[in-house]
Amino acid sequence: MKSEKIATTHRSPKARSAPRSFWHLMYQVPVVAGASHAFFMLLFFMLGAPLLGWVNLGSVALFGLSYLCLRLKRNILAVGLILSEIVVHAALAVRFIGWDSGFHYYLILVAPIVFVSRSRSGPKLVIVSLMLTCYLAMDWFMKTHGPLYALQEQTLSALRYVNVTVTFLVLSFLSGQYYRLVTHAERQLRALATTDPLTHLLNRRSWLEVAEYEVVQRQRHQEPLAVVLADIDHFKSINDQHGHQAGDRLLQAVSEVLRNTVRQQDSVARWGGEEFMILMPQATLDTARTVAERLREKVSALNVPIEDHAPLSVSMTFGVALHRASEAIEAPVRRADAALYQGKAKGRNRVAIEDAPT
Ligand SMILES: Nc1nc2c(ncn2[C@@H]2O[C@H](COP(=O)(O)OP(=O)(O)OP(=O)(O)O)[C@@H](O)[C@H]2O)c(=O)[nH]1
Repeated sequence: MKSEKIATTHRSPKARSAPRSFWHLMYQVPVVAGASHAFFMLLFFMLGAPLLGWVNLGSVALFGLSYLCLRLKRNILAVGLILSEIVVHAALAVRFIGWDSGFHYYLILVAPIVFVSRSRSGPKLVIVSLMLTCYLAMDWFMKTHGPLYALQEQTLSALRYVNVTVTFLVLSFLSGQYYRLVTHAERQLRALATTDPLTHLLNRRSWLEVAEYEVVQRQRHQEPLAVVLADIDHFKSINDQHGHQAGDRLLQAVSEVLRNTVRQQDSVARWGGEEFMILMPQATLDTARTVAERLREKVSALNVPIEDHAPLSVSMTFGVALHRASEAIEAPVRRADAALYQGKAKGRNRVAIEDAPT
């Protein structure tokens, strides 16, 4: 339901926290990998293979170093360290205890990490091809050379299961984080495309989309639909006297009043500079007039603090119109605009209703 999705955006729902960029995602690689190697270090010391324990201690140190590089924004160095660790560790582990230990699976993890990064596709292809070459070379080498340490078959199987499990877990974790990164960026883009950046209200285009949808719905259910166009009075002189920043602050304060006073199903948009449009599904002309009157009072009661001056007050003029059967949304918008014009002409700070149909 396109319009329902858009309609909720002006209430700016809280987004779940998400990694803000690829490099935030990258911070997690040395943490997860370092923790896995710490686990293996303990395991090998306990299994009586201290050499492999030391190898893993070296890995923990390398991942610690790469984390530090990431924090210091030495990103290329960090990635170089991470890739070297993966290759050297896999090669040493496979050479020491054999192909069946499953340590070569970690080379496969490089492909998603490299391809998610923002670097050019040339270097990505080179790195992944190198990893594939290392993988195949290790496989070929171990077919003709036995492991340096012969572990018991049961221990070897247990290690392989652990390695396969860790590989799956790391892949799932990275994919999940990447998914969150992309959906977070998508949400931000959608918000940018549908809302006004200053007030976070809907923009004109997305209000029209919602309104067109509501026209169809209300006609189908034969329910009323009102539109209210509101304009801040003498806004130009506020800008001229107190500056654009004070004007912006005022626009935000007025937007907050509008947003917080209408019902959940109503849609408020910033229509233009100091003009706002409200769509009120299931509202008759009388209801819309009452709501507009309430909005007018609340806006008049505003005291907006600004720098080096007493708080600012403003008033607003409102034009109200009702959608009539089989007309496009532009028609009541035009009548609300005409009513607003009349309200301004009659002295502002009032709610003006469209002319009755002839
Ligand atoms: N601060 C600020 N001012 C804006 C923005 N958009 C438009 N304006 C200003 O809004 C003012 C609108 O002025 P007018 O159209 O003359 O309207 P008004 O002064 O409110 O007069 P009436 O509507 O007749 O009461 C102009 O000075 C615009 O520069 C904005 O985003 N921020």
